[in-house]
Amino acid sequence: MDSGDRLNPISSSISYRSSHIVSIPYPGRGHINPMINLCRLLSPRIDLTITIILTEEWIKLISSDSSSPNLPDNIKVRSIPNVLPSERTRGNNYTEFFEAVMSKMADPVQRVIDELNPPADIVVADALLPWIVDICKQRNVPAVSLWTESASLFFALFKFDRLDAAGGLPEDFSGDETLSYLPNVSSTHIANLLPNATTFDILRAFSRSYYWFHPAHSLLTTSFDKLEISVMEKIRSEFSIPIYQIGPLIPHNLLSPSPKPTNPDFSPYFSWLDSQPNSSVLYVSLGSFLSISDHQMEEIAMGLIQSKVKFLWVLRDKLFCVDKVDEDTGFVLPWCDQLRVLSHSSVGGFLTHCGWNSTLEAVYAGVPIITFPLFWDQKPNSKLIVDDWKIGLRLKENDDEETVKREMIVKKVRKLMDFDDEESKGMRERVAGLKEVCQAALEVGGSSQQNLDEFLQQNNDPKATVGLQKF
Ligand SMILES: O=c1ccn([C@@H]2O[C@H](COP(=O)(O)OP(=O)(O)O[C@H]3O[C@H](CO)[C@@H](O)[C@H](O)[C@H]3O)[C@@H](O)[C@H]2O)c(=O)[nH]1
Repeated sequence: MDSGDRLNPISSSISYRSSHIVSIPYPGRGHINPMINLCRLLSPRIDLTITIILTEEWIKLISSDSSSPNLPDNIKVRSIPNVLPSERTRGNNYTEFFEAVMSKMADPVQRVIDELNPPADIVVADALLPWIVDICKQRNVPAVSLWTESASLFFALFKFDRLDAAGGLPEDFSGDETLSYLPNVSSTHIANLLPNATTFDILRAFSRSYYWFHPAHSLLTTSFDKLEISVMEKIRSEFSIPIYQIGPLIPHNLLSPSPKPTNPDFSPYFSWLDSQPNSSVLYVSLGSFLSISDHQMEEIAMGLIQSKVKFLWVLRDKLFCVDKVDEDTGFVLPWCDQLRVLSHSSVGGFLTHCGWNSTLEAVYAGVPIITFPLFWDQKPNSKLIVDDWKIGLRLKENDDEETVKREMIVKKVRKLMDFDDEESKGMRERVAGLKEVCQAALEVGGSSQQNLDEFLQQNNDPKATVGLQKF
C-alpha cells in the first residue's frame, strides 16, 4: 500500500443503501467469532443479505460447532479453497500462516466477490486483511474495517508504524525498546508483543497490514465505549474516519434459554457445572490454536489438581493427566460453549491466555481472571486486566520464567478462588462493576447498540433506524 492509499478514503462520497454486505473475517477463531456475531446483529436490522467468505476448512469447523446455532436465512456462507496452512497446525508456524493470508487469499476472495449476485454494496473485512483495499477500490465498493483486538494495541501499532516510517527505530533493534506512550497502560517491551522476537519484521508486517483503515470507510471495534476511554480519544484525534465501538461482539443474546437435559445441545459438563456450589469452579482455557510445551501442560494439570479447586478445563488435543481427574476434581473436555460456561453461576474464576474475545467474555460475565498470556496482544491484554482494571492476577511472577511451576499455579488458583482474600474480593467487586457497564452497553439503547445504529445511519439507509431491538 503506498502512502497515497493511507490518505484517500475509498468511496467516501458514496452513500450506499446497503442491500448486500460481504463480510471477510481473518481466518482464525478469535476473528471469525466476532465477525459472525456482527453479522448476526446486522441481519434483523435492515433489509439485506449478508455473505460471509470463509475457507472450506473453516466452514466445516463452524458447522461442527454445536454451541453455535444455525445462521439466519439472510446470512449466506461462500467458500474459498483451502489455500492456507491448516487451522490444526496454524500455531506451529504463525509467520508462515500470516504470510499465506497476505499472499494467497486475495485472489480467491475476489473471484467470489465477482460472482456474487446481487453484487456487494459494502465489504466489512477484518483489519488484518489489507489487500481488501485494492479489491474494493477496483470495484468502487466501500470497505469497512473490523478491529478485533484492544484499542490499546491499535494505538501501539499506530505509533510503532509512525516511528518506523520516520526512521525512529534503531538499526540494531533488539526488542528491548519499550512502547511507553500508551495512555493508561504501563510501558510494554516490543519483544513482549511476539514470542522470540529477535527481529521485528513480523511486527512491521503486522503494523503495516493494519493500515488499510486509513482508506477505509469506517472502523468498527469489538470494544465498548467505557472500557478504553482515553486511548480511544487519542485514536479519534488521529483518524478522520468514523470509529464505532460496538462490542463486545459475543453471542450473549443466544445465552437464554439454557439448554435442558432433554435438549440435543445439552452436554454433560452442564450437569456437572449445575451440581457445583456457586462461584466454586475455575474455568481454564488457553485459546483456540496456540500450543504450550508438554512440560508446562503437565505443571498446569498437577497445579490444578493439587489446588483442590474444582476446574473445567478445555484441552484441544492432548488430554493431560485426565486419568487423575474425576468428577470430584474437575472436568476436562476438548471444546465448550465458553460464554455460557463463564456465565454459569458455579464459575468463579477464569485461567486464560488473554485472547481479546476471552477477555471481553470474562468482563461480560463478571468473572475474575488469572492471566497466562502466550503471544501477541495477549501480554498487553494481561497488563490491562491486572494493572489497569485490577480484575486479575498474573500466573507468572517473573516474565523470564520459562515454565510456571505447579506450586505457583496452586498458589495463584487458591488466591483467586479464596472469598476471604482481600485482594481477590477487590477483584471480584471491580469485575462486577465492569460487568454492569459492559452489559449496559449491550442493552437496548446502550452505547454499543446506539453506535451500531449510527453506523447503519451513516449508510443513509432509511430502514436503518428501525432496528432498535435488543441484540
Ligand atoms: O472451548 C472453547 C474455547 C474458546 N471458545 C471461543 O473461541 C474464541 C477465542 O477467542 P480469543 O479468546 O480471542 O482467543 P484466540 O482464538 O486465541 O484469538 C486470536 O484472536 C484474538 C482477536 O484478534 C486475539 O486477541 C488473540 O490473541 C488471538 O490469539 C472466544 O470467543 C471463545 O469463547 C469457545 O467457544 N470454546
